[in-house]
Amino acid sequence: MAISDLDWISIEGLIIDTFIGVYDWEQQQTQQLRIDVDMGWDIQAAAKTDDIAQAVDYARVSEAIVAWVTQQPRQLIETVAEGVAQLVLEQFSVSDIKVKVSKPDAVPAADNVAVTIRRSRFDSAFG
Ligand SMILES: Nc1nc2c(c(=O)[nH]1)N=C([C@H](O)[C@@H](O)CO)CN2
Repeated sequence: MAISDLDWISIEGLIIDTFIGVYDWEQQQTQQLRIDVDMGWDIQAAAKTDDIAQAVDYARVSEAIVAWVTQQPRQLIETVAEGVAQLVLEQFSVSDIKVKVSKPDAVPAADNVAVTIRRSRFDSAFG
């Protein structure tokens, strides 16, 4: 299916406090990350059956992301974005994913800093 034909399930503004950053002080105190995820998934079977088993359960995905992000300190928001993408592709069988990881308090003069990636299970090791 072409990416433009996909349906999308989104998790927007998932706030996670975790140890993140390249400086020593950032490994001593947690900071806030905001994660936005768009998952490519054909929703027609779920809509037709009204059955959560046919859907991507956004509550379970959110729990898995929080658990993975808080499981150990990391330095770069790039590492978080790639890890979240691979986790969701591997555990939830979605075909495509877009992940944005924001660190809103990182640069005081900026509203936000973020990385955004798009990955497909067809070009990942888990395909
Ligand atoms: N491309 C990136 N640049 C920077 C990162 C990052 O994760 N990716 N992180 C930092 C520091 O941890 C910064 O957030 C401290 O304010 C600097 N640059």
